[in-house]
Amino acid sequence: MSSTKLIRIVAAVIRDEAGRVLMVRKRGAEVLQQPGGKRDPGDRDDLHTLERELHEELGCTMRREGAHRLGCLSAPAANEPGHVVEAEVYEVRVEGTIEARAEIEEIRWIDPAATGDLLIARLSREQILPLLVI
Ligand SMILES: Nc1nc2c([nH]c(=O)n2[C@@H]2O[C@H](COP(=O)(O)OP(=O)(O)OP(=O)(O)O)[C@@H](O)[C@H]2O)c(=O)[nH]1
Repeated sequence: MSSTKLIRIVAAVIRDEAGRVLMVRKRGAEVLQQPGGKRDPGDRDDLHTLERELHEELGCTMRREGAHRLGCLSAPAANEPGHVVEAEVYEVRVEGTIEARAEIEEIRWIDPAATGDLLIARLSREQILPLLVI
């Protein structure tokens, strides 16, 4: 029996006109990751989870129309040693001002093709960002 614990989340890829990707850093964490989070029992579906999380974390409104599922991706979890994160990942568009809220300490737009020595969670660095590089 495996002792690995699974964290299931829904995560968002939000891009600007230049193709840069919005990353967040949570309070107390060193690495950048995608906005999003765990499902709540009251969520109607995964897009509802994302809509709720994006509003909580960034103060913006997610548009359901045009949401594009990138897949179910997993990697060792960023902030919980011994855990694996499994994410349903959607590229979505948002409206309104984006600002760091709740447990988000920093937001940053990054070029997925030029991450340099940025500290980025493995799910994003190894699974999500490579999908966005042409
Ligand atoms: N949201 C998010 N979580 C990630 C990513 N990559 C990654 O390893 N994780 C891991 O998954 C965990 C998800 O927890 P979370 O704190 O974002 O979710 P949440 O807001 O619903 O949590 P809470 O209600 O327990 O506070 C993170 O602590 C982190 O260890 C990512 O790209 N986005």
